[in-house]
Amino acid sequence: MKLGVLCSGGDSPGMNAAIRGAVLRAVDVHGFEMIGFMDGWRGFHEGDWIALDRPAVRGLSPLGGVILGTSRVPPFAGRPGEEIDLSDFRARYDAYGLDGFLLIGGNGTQTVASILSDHGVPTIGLPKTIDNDLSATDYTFGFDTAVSIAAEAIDRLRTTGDSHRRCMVLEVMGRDAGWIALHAGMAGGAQVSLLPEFPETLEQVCEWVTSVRDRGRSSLVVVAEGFRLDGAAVTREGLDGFGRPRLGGVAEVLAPLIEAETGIETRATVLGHVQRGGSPTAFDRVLATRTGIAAADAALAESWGTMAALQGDQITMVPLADAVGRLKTVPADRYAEARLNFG
Ligand SMILES: Nc1ncnc2c1ncn2[C@@H]1O[C@H](COP(=O)(O)OP(=O)(O)OP(=O)(O)O)[C@@H](O)[C@H]1O
Ligand SMILES: O=P(O)(O)OC[C@H]1O[C@](O)(CO)[C@@H](O)[C@@H]1O
Ligand SMILES: [Mg+2]
Repeated sequence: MKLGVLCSGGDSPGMNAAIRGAVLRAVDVHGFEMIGFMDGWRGFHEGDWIALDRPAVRGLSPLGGVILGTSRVPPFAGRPGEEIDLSDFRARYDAYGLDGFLLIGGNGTQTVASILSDHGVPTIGLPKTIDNDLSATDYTFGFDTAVSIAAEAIDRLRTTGDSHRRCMVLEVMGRDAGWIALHAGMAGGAQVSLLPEFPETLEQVCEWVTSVRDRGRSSLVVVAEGFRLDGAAVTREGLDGFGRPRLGGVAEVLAPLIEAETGIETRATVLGHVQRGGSPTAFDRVLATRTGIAAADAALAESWGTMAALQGDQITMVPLADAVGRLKTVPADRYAEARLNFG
């Protein structure tokens, strides 16, 4: 069997470990051939690929980023929901002599995996995203690393904020789901965590910040980039590779408003892509490796149209259809649990 692997969407710490896990199992144990396409679908379209064997994946587990590169280049023409013509795609697929795809990516990539699978292209999904917003899986690799980095940032902002009796606002990633803000905020003891799913008013945020000051402390406010202050998300100029508005900058909007409203000196920090960089945590390395192994085993079993999901402590192959179409956002009870201690 010959498998093609590629990464699509933003990178996520653990992608290298997932490729290594898949190669060690598929090539070394099952005797498959594997090739990796460079920069996502660009490599597939342009014939840019490398052979993946044991030497090619040596020492990859602790390595951040991804050796194959990743991109938001579309797999085929046509916007979501439109009728698609896969004839060119199929011709390429056949020319490579592939028997199946392993697609490493988030919600968008798994949607593509599902579409391909529905059109008879044998495909298996490996879920990744630091946002942890994919349905049908408990955690995606990259999330734990991002939370650890964000929690460390909170710890560091806390000491300088306390020294100056300032309110510190930290912006973390999270386009539609606030998992990073929720977990990092809880780990770092933030006084307020603001998530895309649960709009709050400026008045409420300032009430929390003031009550913290009134008991002699300085506030640490974590805000997800997709948080909707008084109903609207803050966007930057331009669009991302998928034509969506680029998010980011809500902390820089929020901080002066808090300062003006409360009279407390306030500073903003946007953590940005630091959250996606560097070596994955041990948890993410293990999750990614097991995801790769499970995907290779699923290819052997020809369980196409499935995704390697973490459910409890087991990696389970679930139908791709269960994973896509609906984001896994933070449920109201998880937010309520944290919100009771805000301020
Ligand atoms: N419904 C769709 N139809 C066709 N192509 C799609 C669809 N959804 C996503 N894609 C393609 O897949 C790429 C990857 O999707 P996306 O940019 O959402 O990343 P992702 O896999 O969700 O990872 P991230 O966590 O970074 O968002 C898109 O840039 C686009 O080219
Ligand atoms: O790398 P880019 O294109 O700036 O993407 C940033 C986006 O990717 C993610 O990290 C993962 O989806 C989001 O949290 C964020 O909005
Ligand atoms: Mg996406």
